[in-house]
Parts: sequence; C-alpha cells; structure tokens
Amino acid sequence: MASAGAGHAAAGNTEMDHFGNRLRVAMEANGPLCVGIDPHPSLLASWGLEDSADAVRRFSLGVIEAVAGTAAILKPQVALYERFGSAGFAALEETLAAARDAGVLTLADAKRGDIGSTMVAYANAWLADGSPLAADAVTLSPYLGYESLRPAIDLAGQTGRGVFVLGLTSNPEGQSVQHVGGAASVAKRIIDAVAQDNAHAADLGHVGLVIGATVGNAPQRLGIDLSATKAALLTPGLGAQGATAGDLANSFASSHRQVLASSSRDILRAGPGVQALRDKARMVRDELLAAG
Ligand SMILES: O=C(O)c1cc(=O)[nH]c(=O)n1[C@@H]1O[C@H](COP(=O)(O)O)[C@@H](O)[C@H]1O
Repeated sequence: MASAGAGHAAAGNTEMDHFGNRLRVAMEANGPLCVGIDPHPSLLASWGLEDSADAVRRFSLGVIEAVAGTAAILKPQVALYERFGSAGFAALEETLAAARDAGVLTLADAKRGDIGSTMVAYANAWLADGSPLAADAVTLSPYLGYESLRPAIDLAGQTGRGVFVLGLTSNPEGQSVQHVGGAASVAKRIIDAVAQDNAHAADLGHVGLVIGATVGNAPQRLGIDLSATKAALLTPGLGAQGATAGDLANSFASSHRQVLASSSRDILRAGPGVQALRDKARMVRDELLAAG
C-alpha cells in the first residue's frame, strides 16, 4: 500500500488539516495499525545495537523506513528517548522529522497531564506549530481531571493536531482507578467528556481515547458506548501484552471503524532487517483487517 502522505500542514487550518480527517485518510490508505517505536535496551541488543541515544535514533529511522507504507501512525514511546536526556530528545526530534518527511503521522506517547497553567507549556511543547517536539498527536493522562487537559485539547484543535486521552488502559492495575464508581465510573466520565468534545465532528474528532486491547468486555460492563464518542480508539496491548486481532474484533464490534490497533515489541522483535520488519507489520495489519 502507498504511504498515506498525510503530513501536517502548518498554516491555515482547513477541514482537511483536521487531525481526525488526516487520521481517517491514513487509516484508509494503510489500514488500522499503529506501530509503537519502543527502543527498549533488550530490543536494541537484539538488533545488534548498543544502548545509546545514537542507537535509539538509528533504530527509530529503521522502523520508519520499514513500516511507513504499512502503519497509519507511528507512536514513539517518549520515556525510551528521555532516559538519555538531551541526546535522547535530539533523537526523538529526528525521529519525528523523519516520519514527517516519510508522510507518516506521529503520536508522541508522552502521557502528559498537569494543572491547567502548566498544561499550557506541555501543550506548546508537543502540539504547537514550530516546536521542535511537535507531533501530530500526543497521549494525555486525565488523572488531574479532564478539564485540566483543556489547553492541550484546544491547542490541538487549533493546529490540526490530536490528543489521545487515557480511558481504560491495558494494564491490570488501571482498573483500581478507572472502574471505580459503578455506573458513573471514572472511565465513563472521562469517555463522556471526550464524546462532548467530539460532538461536532463529522467522523473522527480530534480527541482520541486510549482503550487497551486487553480490556475484554469492560466497556459494556461499565455502560460505555464507544461508538458514540467519535473518538479514534488507540488500543495498545496487541501482541506482547497478549491481546489478539480476534480479541479486538470481539471487544470493539460496534466501534471497529474507530480502532487504531497499537503494537510495539511484537513487531519490533522482527528487526533489524527492514524487509522482515515490514513483513511482520504487514502480517499484523492484515490479521486486523481479516478479523475486523
Ligand atoms: O498510551 C499508550 O500507548 C499505552 C496505554 C496503555 O493503556 N497501555 C500501553 O501499553 N500503552 C503503551 O503502548 C506500548 C505497548 O507496548 P507493547 O506492549 O510492546 O506493544 C507502550 O509504549 C505503552 O506505554
């Protein structure tokens, strides 16, 4: 399949620049796969690379070369760059620029969330035109209250970018917070707030949700209707955390057109060969299409 060619246009925010539209174009061109770029030390070693910022940069460029025409979006895991300090951030900046040059959307997995005034600074770092770390979208944690994320949600809307808010996460510990509250669970409140922000979108809004591929029937048990949110649903947990394409088809039957299935280690382990990595990503993508 061809590369989506959906890079961000900085000036003039038209309908076509809207993040939800750009993501839909990329999903239609390349399928529903998000490839996570998670340069863990063990993966670098298995690729024959040392554990350094320069190796993280080379690893990331290799992933982009291999999957640019297969993934709808690439998700660099910020923590795995951050551990090298400024050199790691330089590697992340290069990664984001290389993805942009290859015409692939980027989702910086930074999981930011803070009081509103500080949130302005995080929003400017990840979502403002001209920022060195600007990505097409960023992940946000709503634990300080959904409205504390407002500066990032609004800036993303203004600059044609997106945010992905944690709703039901893939890790088992998430339930101890997210499921609390019964019919008015924490997760449901967050997800309802996302639906409100996307209410005027024709298709996908610019506020996405993170719903783990491992959540089973939790949305139904909590009375959550994901199809009503108009949110792109980033579903990490596919592959290394045990979820399968069949699990996604079961859990997201009524919202499958919104699903952006995310996998990192399971795909990355196929490297360092560019063709092997591409073949693996295509296999995962094709399994998703067949199951969906
Ligand atoms: O926001 C995320 O991407 C995320 C949310 C979540 O609920 N669970 C989750 O695993 N992730 C991220 O998705 C990636 C999963 O990696 P793998 O388990 O290797 O596929 C990691 O970068 C996680 O930080």
